[in-house]
Amino acid sequence: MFKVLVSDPISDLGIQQLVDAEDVLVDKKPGLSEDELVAIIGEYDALLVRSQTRVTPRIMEAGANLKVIGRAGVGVDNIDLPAATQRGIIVINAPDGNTITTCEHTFAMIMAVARHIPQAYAKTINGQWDRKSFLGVELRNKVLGVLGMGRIGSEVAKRAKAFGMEIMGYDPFLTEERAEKMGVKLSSVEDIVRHADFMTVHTPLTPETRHMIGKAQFEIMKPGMRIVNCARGGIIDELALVEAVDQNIVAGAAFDVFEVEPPAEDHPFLKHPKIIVTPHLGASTVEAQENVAIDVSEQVLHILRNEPFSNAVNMPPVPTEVLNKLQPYFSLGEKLGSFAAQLAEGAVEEIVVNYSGDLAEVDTQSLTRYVVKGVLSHHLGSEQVNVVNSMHLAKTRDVNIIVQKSHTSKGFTNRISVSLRGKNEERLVAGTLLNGYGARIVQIDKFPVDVAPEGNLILVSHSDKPGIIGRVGTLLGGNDVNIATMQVGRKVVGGAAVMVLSVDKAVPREVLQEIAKLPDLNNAKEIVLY
Ligand SMILES: NC(=O)C1=CN([C@@H]2O[C@H](COP(=O)(O)OP(=O)(O)OC[C@H]3O[C@@H](n4cnc5c(N)ncnc54)[C@H](O)[C@@H]3O)[C@@H](O)[C@H]2O)C=CC1
Ligand SMILES: O=C(O)CCC(=O)C(=O)O
Repeated sequence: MFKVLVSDPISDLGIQQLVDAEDVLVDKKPGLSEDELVAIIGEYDALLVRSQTRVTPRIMEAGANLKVIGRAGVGVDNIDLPAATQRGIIVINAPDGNTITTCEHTFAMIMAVARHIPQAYAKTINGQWDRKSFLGVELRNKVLGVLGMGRIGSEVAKRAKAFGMEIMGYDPFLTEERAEKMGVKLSSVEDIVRHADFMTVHTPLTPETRHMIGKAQFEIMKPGMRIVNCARGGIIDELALVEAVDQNIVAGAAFDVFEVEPPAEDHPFLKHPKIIVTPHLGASTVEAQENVAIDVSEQVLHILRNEPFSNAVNMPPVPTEVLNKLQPYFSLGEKLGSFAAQLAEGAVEEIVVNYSGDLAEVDTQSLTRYVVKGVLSHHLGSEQVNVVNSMHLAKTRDVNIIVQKSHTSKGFTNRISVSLRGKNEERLVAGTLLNGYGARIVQIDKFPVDVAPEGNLILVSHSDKPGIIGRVGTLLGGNDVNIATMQVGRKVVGGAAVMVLSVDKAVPREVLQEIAKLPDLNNAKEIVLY
């Protein structure tokens, strides 16, 4: 008999199939503290949570029988994924069940902020018949900027069209063809900030999306913008937003999520007359809660019964014989994917992975999953993408994956190259495992290099002229950035070249911008590899 613990309020109807299963016993105990969970988790095979329970390494350590943690929802930021992976506990989520509900909440927020509904309601029930203070705006003919055109963002765009809005969309995986099909104008973040009347964010919170709308964006923002965040707190810089509202750059904002939840009593949003809030209600409908509970219960049953399952967000076990051959390459493959994703500027349409030398003889399917994981994680967030779902996620985003094998490996015993093709560019990174030296990056675009793929790297494209290395070094030194190693790659003397510097800490954006402005330099980019 399998024992399942449900530790958050999860729809009864949604978990009915678990309750009805003859080989499963379900205990519902919402609201337990970490200590209480640690005390009882040892007897359970599965744990079902929503977003309240924080599933910590302590809980997993105590969960000696725990095989699966099911999250009835999308974001798994309340579950310690590395700890689960380390313990071989499968974590699954329900990515589709609350899409429409969250999209509809976003629309409720857009309408509420356009027409001041919460503020007007508060005054009216206080006995004030105030018809002057709440002049709103129509949605018709307004421009809506959607940052993050995944499941929820795409549904928001669809509905906005019905309101007669024009839609500008940005997503690293949004190609011109897909945008055109959806009737969305493919735009950059800057275009949206400068031209939209309303803006809504639907990305995960990743190092890249954290504060993607901050002081710099508010400075160039179209005055009168209205902003909605029903995704994750922290995508929009909260303090910079308050400043922008007070300076009349932003006419109103609606937030369902906060950088810290619940927000502190003195959080500046809470008493601000132009900012409306809800307590993370995006997914809170009867239908969504049923859907996510049904989806997650179904997969938990499959996992407990050792049947094929879907929606795993962490690492599955890899068969030993495959593991032995390929394990040394997994980390290199993922880093090459991540490096290439950080190099590419536009939407990625195709990932071409070429295995050569020793690797041409091996079944590299599981390795390709790591490469694709590396590419996608950069944009989708490492907590959402894993080797189980990376190929599927690529497919749902129309990213084509081509695997090639060749026996010639440019002098290396093994070589992996990853090319990312988009509409107007192709970027390539290649690497190898050198016996006794570990992983190395051996080619960036057309340039041969020899770089360890780890930590903070700066990639500088420049002309091969005297003095450049010195100028870059002086600038970094002046900004207290220590250079650990440096490599220059060029094809011909005096031609185009790349310089790869590994540095001891993250480089501030302003410093990269200063480097890019140096004479004979074309571009400077930070690449971070963990
Ligand atoms: N308020 C709530 O209760 C709920 C919040 N959410 C949150 O909403 C967000 C979106 O969820 P889904 O649409 O289901 O996820 P999704 O994974 O389908 O879409 C996210 C999209 O963001 C894009 N993205 C990543 N980095 C980006 C960047 N720098 N700029 C622009 N786009 C970027 C990705 O390419 C992807 O297409 C997630 O953070 C999720 O946790 C989801 C459900 C309920
Ligand atoms: O369970 C909830 O209400 C939170 C939903 C959410 O934020 C998600 O699914 O990412």
